[in-house]
Amino acid sequence: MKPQRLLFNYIRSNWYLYAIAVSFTMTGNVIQSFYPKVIGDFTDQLELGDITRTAIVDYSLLLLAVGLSFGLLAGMGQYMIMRLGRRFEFYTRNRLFVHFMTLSENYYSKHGVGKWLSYVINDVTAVRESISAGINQTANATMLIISAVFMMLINDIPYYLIIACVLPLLVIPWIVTRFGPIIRGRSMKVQESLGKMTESAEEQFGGIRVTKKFAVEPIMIDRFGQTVDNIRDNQLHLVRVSSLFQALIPFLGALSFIVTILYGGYLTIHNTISLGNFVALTLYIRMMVNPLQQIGNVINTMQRSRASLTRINDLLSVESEIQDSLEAKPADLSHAGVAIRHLSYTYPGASKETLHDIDLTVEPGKTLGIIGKTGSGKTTLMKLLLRVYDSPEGTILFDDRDIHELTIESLRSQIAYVPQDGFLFSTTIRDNIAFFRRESGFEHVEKAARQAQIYDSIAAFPEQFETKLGERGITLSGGQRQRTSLARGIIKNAPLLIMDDSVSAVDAVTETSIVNSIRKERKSKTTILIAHRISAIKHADEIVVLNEGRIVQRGTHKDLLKQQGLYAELYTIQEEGSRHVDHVR
Ligand SMILES: Nc1ncnc2c1ncn2[C@@H]1O[C@H](COP(=O)(O)OP(=O)(O)OP(=O)(O)O)[C@@H](O)[C@H]1O
Repeated sequence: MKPQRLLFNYIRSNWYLYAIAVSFTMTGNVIQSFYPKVIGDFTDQLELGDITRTAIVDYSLLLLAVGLSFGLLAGMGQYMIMRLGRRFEFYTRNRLFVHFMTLSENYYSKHGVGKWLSYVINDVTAVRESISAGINQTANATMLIISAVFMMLINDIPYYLIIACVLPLLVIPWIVTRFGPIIRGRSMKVQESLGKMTESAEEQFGGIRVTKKFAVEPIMIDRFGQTVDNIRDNQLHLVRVSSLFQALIPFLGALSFIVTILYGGYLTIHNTISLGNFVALTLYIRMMVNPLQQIGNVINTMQRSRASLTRINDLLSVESEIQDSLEAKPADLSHAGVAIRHLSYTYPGASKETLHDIDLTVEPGKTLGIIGKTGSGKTTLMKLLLRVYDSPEGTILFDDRDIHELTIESLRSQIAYVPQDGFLFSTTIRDNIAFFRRESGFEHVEKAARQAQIYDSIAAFPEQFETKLGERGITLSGGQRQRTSLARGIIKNAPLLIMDDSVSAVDAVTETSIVNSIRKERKSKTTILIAHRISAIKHADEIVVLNEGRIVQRGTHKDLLKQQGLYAELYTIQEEGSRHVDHVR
């Protein structure tokens, strides 16, 4: 795992923009620190009684100039920093999304998706807020404090008076270090519970149809409610401690102010400092309370976002287990056969072997049929062919080249895999079919739809191929969904087509015409057909029967019928089933 330093790298590559922004903010604050001095001088002149109308206008103009310059410079600084923060957010979300694409299926099946959504949404925003507010307010506050102290010193306010007045404020760093870790721990819990809620919401919406059919809404509401309660509890814990923290800082500001009035007032009465200096001192102390509170806020949000940043960096450090080897070369599978040699496979973390000593060959241009009971390892074998999971070296060969010697992109782009429950995107039917090659001509889309026997259904929709699916779109039946997904695989016209139980939801007549049309179209191309129904695979050049991860029978349909075994048993059951159906009809 390569540690990531996302924020550090971002700030480093934009350091000059940050430097310009910070210098704007700081200059603005230096100018702002003249404001108490102007009022102080005005008070002294007022006390001496030599104030004139012109002097009043001059002082007013001076204050206007201070206000305008501060507003302009600090505003520019803030704008630049906010803009940089938004760019960070945009850049990080994009980077996270690109990274999600590289992670393996195994990673998603272990960790779910909701958590990542939460990272993309909540964590990135938390970090953006903290860098924007953090840099802006820190620059504001530090410069204002330094300028204020400097101005007090050069204006003959005694250093001991300044120390006495500022002393209560110096407790702030101590408070911050006491509260920081507590706030960080609690905010991490809040983010985690937000992640769990997103995960739960995603799952519940995904399964809303099942929930409704089983009428278990109250159970689901309760289950979701628990995640929301968890957020509330964690947030209350956080709010309690951060409110106390927020309240302590203004309290210390008020203490400072009391000392200023008492001690400063005493020194003014005894003429140690002028009335103007006393007024300036109170204004400077007042001026310092806000920045100190801002520093507190910044540290608070920084603590909170540190947890988020750590999580994002950790996520970006995760590398996919499935990667191209350094020697990998693009594959050309157009005339390649597939050879599987003594392949045994156990899923990562699983205790039991899923496939055991699989040995088979698919000659180029031939069709292999695979049949077997549910859970016998058929899909697993296909996932290994696609390198969704990694097989042991030397067990899967394409044209005598080990699968690990081929680049993943070239391998997957030359295999069309059609699963049983192909996911359809919320876009048009045309886009779903032309998924692999968006620029495919309409005639190819139509042809694929015809081959998948879905053309007529699509043509019956008012908007035909432009019909939108999913949200705010039309809902397809299970069989229509399956055939649309099949058309998506067919249009790829790949050297190897894998149909993993992909006609299970269509009737036997349609299934036969789909299989026949695919046989005709793919005469010279390799096809692997996986099915539970013998009718779907009986024409294959070779059929293997899988049982509990082992090949228990192999041969042509005719050969297998002659043997006593699972195949003949399945055939009898399925034949009897169809005869029974015919009889009932
Ligand atoms: N990601 C995984 N991690 C661990 N075990 C898995 C994983 N995926 C599948 N399995 C297990 O591997 C075995 C074979 O599953 P597989 O999906 O390959 O069977 P199948 O023959 O395709 O079944 P079906 O006909 O029901 O689709 C099952 O026992 C399943 O629980």
